Amino acid sequence: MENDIKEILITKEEIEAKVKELGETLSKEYQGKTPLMVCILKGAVLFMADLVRNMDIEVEMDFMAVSSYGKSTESSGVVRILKDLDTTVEGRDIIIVEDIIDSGLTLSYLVEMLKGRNLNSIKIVTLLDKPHRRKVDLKPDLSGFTIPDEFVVGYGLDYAEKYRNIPYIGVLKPEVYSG
Ligand SMILES: O=P(O)(O)OC[C@H]1O[C@H](OP(=O)(O)OP(=O)(O)O)[C@H](O)[C@@H]1O
Ligand SMILES: Nc1nc2[nH]cnc2c(=O)[nH]1
Repeated sequence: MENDIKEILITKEEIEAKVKELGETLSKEYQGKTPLMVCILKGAVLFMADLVRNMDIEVEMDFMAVSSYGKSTESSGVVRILKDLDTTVEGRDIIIVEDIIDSGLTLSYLVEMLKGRNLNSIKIVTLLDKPHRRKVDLKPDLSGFTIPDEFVVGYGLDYAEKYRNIPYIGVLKPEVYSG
C-alpha cells in the first residue's frame, strides 16, 4: 500500500503535534461549555478520534454522512445527506470536524442546513485546507495545515476507499490513478 505513495506531505509526528495544539485551543475556547462535535464521515473519523482525546472539557460527539456526486477526486457541489445527526442541535454549540476543505461545496451546504436548526453557535475545524481550490466563500475557524492543490490520502482520507489507514498525509503516484 505504501508503495503507492509518491511523497509524504505531513508526517505522523507533525499531525500528532498539530492535533494536540488544536485540541488545546478548542478546550480554551469552549471552557465551561459542552460543545457537540460533529464528525463528517468517513474521512474525518481519525482526526475526530484524536482531537477529542486532546480536549480536557466535556464534549458530545455525533456523526453525519454526506455524499457529493461527482468524479472520484472532485466534488460536484450536489450534496445528499446519507446519515443525519442523532442529536437535537437546538441551542447547542456545534463544532464541525472535517478532514479537508477543498472546493468548500460540501461544508457550505451543510453549514447553511444546520444554521436553519436554531443553533447557539457553529464553528468549523479542519485538519487540511486547500484554499486555492475554493469555489465558494468558506473559511474554517480553525485549520491544521494549508496544503497545495494536490490530491492527498492517509489519516482518514481515501482514494477509492483505500489508504485511509496510512498514518501520515501523502500524495499518490500518478500511475495509481491511471491503473
Ligand atoms: O470541499 P469539498 O470540495 O466539498 O471537498 C471536501 C469533502 O470531500 C471529502 O469527502 P468525500 O466526499 O471524499 O467523502 P469521505 O470523507 O467519505 O471520503 C472530505 O472529507 C470533505 O467532506
Ligand atoms: N482523499 C481526498 N479527498 C478529497 N476531497 C477533496 N479533496 C481531497 C483530497 O485531496 N484527498
